[in-house]
Amino acid sequence: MIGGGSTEPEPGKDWAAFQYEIYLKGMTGAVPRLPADPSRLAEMAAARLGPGPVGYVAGSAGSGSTERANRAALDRYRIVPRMLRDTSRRDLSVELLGTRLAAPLALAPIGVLSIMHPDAEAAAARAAAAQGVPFVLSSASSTPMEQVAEAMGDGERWFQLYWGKDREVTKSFLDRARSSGFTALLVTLDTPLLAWRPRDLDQAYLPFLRGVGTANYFTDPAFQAGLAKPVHEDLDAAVLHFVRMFGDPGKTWEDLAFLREHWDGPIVLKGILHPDDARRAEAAGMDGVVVSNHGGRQVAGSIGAAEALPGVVDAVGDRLAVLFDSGIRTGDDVFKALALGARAVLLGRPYAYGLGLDGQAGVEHVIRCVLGEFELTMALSGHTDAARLTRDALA
Ligand SMILES: Cc1cc2nc3c(=O)[nH]c(=O)nc-3n(C[C@H](O)[C@H](O)[C@H](O)COP(=O)(O)O)c2cc1C
Ligand SMILES: O=C(O)C(=O)c1ccccc1
Repeated sequence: MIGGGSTEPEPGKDWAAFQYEIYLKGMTGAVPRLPADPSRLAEMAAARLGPGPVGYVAGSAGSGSTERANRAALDRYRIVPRMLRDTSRRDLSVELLGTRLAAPLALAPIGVLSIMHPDAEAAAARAAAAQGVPFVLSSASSTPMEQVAEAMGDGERWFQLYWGKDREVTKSFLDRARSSGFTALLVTLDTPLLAWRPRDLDQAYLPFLRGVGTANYFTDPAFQAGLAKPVHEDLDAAVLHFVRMFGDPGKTWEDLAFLREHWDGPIVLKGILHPDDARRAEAAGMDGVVVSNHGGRQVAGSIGAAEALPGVVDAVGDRLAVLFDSGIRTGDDVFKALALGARAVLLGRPYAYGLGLDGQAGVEHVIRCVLGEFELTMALSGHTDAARLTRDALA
């Protein structure tokens, strides 16, 4: 492959070869269906998809200050490229939560994906499996977890838990997730309540009030047990029950013992921004944390996620898996997060746009763009091993 490294088998996949695939296809007149630039991808999604769905995905909390802080925090760090270090062989794989990942990336849990594309989570999950990256399925998916698992074959899958008020529903979700082959549990702590989101308020647009994103709940025996009538006989009552039990602002650190007791695989707390909270996660027997502010969708005026990353890594990074999301758009963003000590990153909105514009193929395109650029960023700045990036690589 031209510029893609040696002709001997590479350790892992040759992500960087994607650029030449695009150029070579172009020689036969084929123009890529989707842009490689994440801003253009977002613009194209905004132009093609309806205002409600686009506002929901693109929007964030308050005036958008946290979303801007996420970008500013990543932009503030700069890569200092080093030369003549033999980068002909690159290894993007990382060890994480007891498995080896082909690349330091997973698809973030995004609920209600059917507002983007009718094939929704199944298409996104298939894309992840095809590219060899884990898919994190949201509790609030539009497709029941069993169906998504089936669509993925043996692709690596993690389950994101919205930890609601009903213990029986939580236990049932954990049982179902385990039997469907989900190996790790990500527990999202930053969304016990839905935040103030002006863009959705101004359109009065909230997908789950229309019964979108409730599939795991509506198919759940423990959830159904709390209803007077079957879901299909009284949809409004089912939605109301969902809204009432979905979040629980009353939870405290002590409650984690319940999850530890009912899930024997790795548990990762998503939404950690303070080093002391990371230490508490460790004390509670957790296996990892995701440094994240939910893509700026929860607390407006919050610290940019990348500002919080070094402190959390210093606190627990040698004992817990530290993952990162919020603002990752490009390969150099992935590089910076890893150099700051994250073991891997979660990709959010960009894959939702890829899905909305071109289904499974669109998601695969987005994954390949980010990882292609990441591999080139590593090589061009003098690094060969994704697992060994350190802060020295940054100014
Ligand atoms: C439309 C949308 C829905 C989301 N739904 C969930 C969810 O169900 N569970 C969850 O833990 N995080 C959810 N998130 C947050 C993402 O997992 C992730 O933290 C965030 O998108 C990362 O920021 P980024 O989009 O700027 O990359 C959602 C984000 C978006 C944009
Ligand atoms: O919109 C979100 O950010 C989110 O996390 C969510 C919450 C409930 C249902 C679907 C998505």
